[in-house]
Amino acid sequence: MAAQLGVGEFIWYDTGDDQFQGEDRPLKQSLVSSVVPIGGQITDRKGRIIEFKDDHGKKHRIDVGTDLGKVKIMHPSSVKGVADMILLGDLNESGILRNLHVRYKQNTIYTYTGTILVAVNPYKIIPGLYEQNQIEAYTNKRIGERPPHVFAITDNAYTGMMRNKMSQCVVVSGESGSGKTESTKLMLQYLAAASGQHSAIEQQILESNPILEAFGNARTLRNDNSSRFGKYIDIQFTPSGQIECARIDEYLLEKSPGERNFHIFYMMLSGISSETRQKLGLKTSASEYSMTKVGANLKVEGWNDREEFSKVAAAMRILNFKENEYSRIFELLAALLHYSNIQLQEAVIENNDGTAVKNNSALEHAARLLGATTETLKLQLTQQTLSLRGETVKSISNISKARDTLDAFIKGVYGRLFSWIVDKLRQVNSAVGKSKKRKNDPFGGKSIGLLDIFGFEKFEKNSFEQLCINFANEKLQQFFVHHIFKLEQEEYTREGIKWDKIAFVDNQNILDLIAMKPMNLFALIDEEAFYPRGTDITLLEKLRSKHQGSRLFAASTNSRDQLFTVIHFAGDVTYNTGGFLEKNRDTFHADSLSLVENSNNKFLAFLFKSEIRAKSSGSGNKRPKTLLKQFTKSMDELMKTLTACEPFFVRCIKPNETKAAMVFDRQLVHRNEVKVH
Ligand SMILES: Nc1ncnc2c1ncn2[C@@H]1O[C@H](COP(=O)(O)OP(=O)(O)OP(=O)(O)O)[C@@H](O)[C@H]1O
Repeated sequence: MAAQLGVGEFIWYDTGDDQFQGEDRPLKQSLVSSVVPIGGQITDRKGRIIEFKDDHGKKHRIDVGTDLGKVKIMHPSSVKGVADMILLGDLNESGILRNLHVRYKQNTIYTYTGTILVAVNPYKIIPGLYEQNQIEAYTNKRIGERPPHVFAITDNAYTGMMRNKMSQCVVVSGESGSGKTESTKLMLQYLAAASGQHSAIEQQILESNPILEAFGNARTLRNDNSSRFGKYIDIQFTPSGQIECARIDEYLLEKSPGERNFHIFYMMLSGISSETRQKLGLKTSASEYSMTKVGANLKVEGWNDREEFSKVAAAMRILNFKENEYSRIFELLAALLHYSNIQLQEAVIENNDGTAVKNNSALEHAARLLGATTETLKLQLTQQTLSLRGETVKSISNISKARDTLDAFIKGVYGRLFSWIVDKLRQVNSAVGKSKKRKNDPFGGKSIGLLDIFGFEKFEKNSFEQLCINFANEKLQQFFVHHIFKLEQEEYTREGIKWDKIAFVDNQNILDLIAMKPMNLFALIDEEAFYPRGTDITLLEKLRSKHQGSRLFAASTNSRDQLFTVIHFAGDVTYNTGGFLEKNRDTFHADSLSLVENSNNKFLAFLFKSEIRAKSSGSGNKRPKTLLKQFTKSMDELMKTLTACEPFFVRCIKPNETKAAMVFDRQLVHRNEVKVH
C-alpha cells in the first residue's frame, strides 16, 4: 500500500488516541471511542516520509516505514462525500463523520442514511433553502430524487398518508440546540403549503408556535431558545389532503430553567403598556425580581423582548384568547414575579426555628394579585398543616422549608398555567375547520404527527429530569431499532433471503431496568417517595441493594454521594439522587392548595380545579400520582400513537458548543451522531 501513498491521495489517519483507556471496562461497554481516524490529503512525500493535511487543516508527517498501520487509503466515495451515507464505501464512524463534515463545509446541512434525514445545524440562514420554490421542487418527489432536505421527508410523509391512507409520524431527535424545533417549524410550514388552499387553521397552527415558545422556552447555556418541554403536534387532514385540525400534547415541562427564566417574563416586563404595568405594580427591569434575575445574562443576543411580546400578544388575539383570559394570564405572571420577591427571615417561634415574612410591597402586590390576604400568604409560607391519623396539626416551617414552599408554589402555578395554555391551543386548533365525523370512511382522521422531544442528556450533574428524558430516549431508540429491523426483514423477504438470523441490538434490558420489570428503578423511586422515612439517601441504598448485580447499573457505596450510574444505549450517565423524591412527588403543599381554593382570583382557582375537586371529594388523601407515573403513562400513550403510524426520522446534530456558524467540532458530532447508526 505504501506505494499508493502519493501526493494528492486521500487517506484515513488513525491517531490511536483513546481517551477511555484505563477506565472501568464494564462501564465502557456502550460507549464509543472518542477518537476515530481522521481524513486527510497527502501534500508531500519524500521516500518513506509523507506529509499530509488533515480535515481540520492540521499538518502531520509520518514515516510509512514504521507507521504504515496508521494509514489507510480513503474510498473514493468519501473524498467528496455522498448524499446518502448508505453509499459510502467506508461506512464506519470515520466515514460518516467526514461525510457530514465535507458536506457541511459546502453549506449542505442535510444528508440521508437511507430514509433517515441527518440535519447539521448551520447556525445561520442559508439563502434560498426554504423558499417557496424549494417547497415546489420537493412536491411529489421520492426520497433521493432531489438533494436531501427536511421538505423531502415531510413531502414523503404527506404523500405516504394520501397514498396508503395511513397516519404518519416524524420523530425529530437530537440534543438541545441541535435544531429540532426549527425543523419542526419547517415541516409545519411545508404541510401548510402542501395542503394547498389556505385556511384559518393553518395560520392558527403556525401562530401557536410563538405562544408555546414564549411560555415553554428559555435561554440555556446550550441554546438561546431552548424548549423546556417535549411536544407532539398531530395534524389531521381531510380526505382530500387539507389540514383539518391539530392536537398538541406536551411532555414534562422543566420548571426551573437554568440561565434565564421562561421568555414570557422578560417579554412581559419589556412589552406591557404603562397602564397595565401600573395596575400590576411592575417595574421594567428583570433584575428587580428574584425569579428573573437568576443567571448571568438577562438579555439574549439578537432578541428583542419587547418585539417578541407584541408578536405573542398578536398571536393570542388571532387565536381567540379572550380579553379577560389575556389579562388573567399576565396578572398571574405578575403575581409570581412579586411573590418571588417576598422576603423570608429566620425567626424563633415558640422556641422553634421558624420563619418570618417581611411586610413589604412585594408581599402586598403578590397577595392582591393572587386574590388572597397578606396574612394568608404569611401563614402559607411559615407553617405547614399536616394530617396525622385523621387529625390536623400545624407545624412551624424553618427557613429552608419556607423557601421550598415558596419555590414549589411558583413552579406549581406556572406549570398549571402552561398546561392550561397548551390545552387552550389544543381546543382552538381542533375546533376550527373540524367537520362532521366521517364514520365508515377508511380515510377518516388520518394525520401526520411531528414529535419534537428532548434528546439524550448527559451533564456534569444529572438529576431526576435527566432520568426521565433519557428513559424517553430509550423508548424512542427501541421504536427506531424495531423500525429498522422491520425494514431489513422486508428487504430480505423481497430478496427471498431467510431472515430468522438477523441480529439486532435491542435495549429492552435497559427499559426493563428503568421501568418495566418488578422492582425497576421507577417503581423504587415511587415507593420511596411515600415511605414515611424515605429520603434521597435511603432511596440510593434501596436502588443499590436491589440492582447491584445488574450489568447495567452501579451505585456508589457511600450513600452520601447519592450517585448511581445507568448504562444507557448512548452511554453511561451518573445520576445524583438529591431532590429525586421531592421532584417525583410533585406535591403542591396542602396550605398552598387551600390558599388557591379560597382565593378571589377565580382563574387561579380554576387552574387547580382537579386538585380542589379531589380534595373536596375526599380522594385528596389518596396517594397523588407521582410525576413518574404521569410521565410513563404519557410515554406509553405516545408510543402507542407512534406505533400506529408509518415513521420517518430526522436526526438533528449540533456541530459545536458555541452556537457558531459553520464550525464543525468532530468530537461533539461523533458523540452524538454515532448513536443512530
Ligand atoms: N435549519 C436551520 N437554519 C438556520 N438556523 C438554524 C436551523 N436550525 C437551527 N438553527 C439555529 O439553532 C438554534 C437552536 O435550534 P432549535 O431551537 O431548533 O434547537 P432544539 O434542538 O429545538 O433545542 P432545545 O432542545 O433546546 O429546544 C435556533 O434558534 C437557530 O438559531
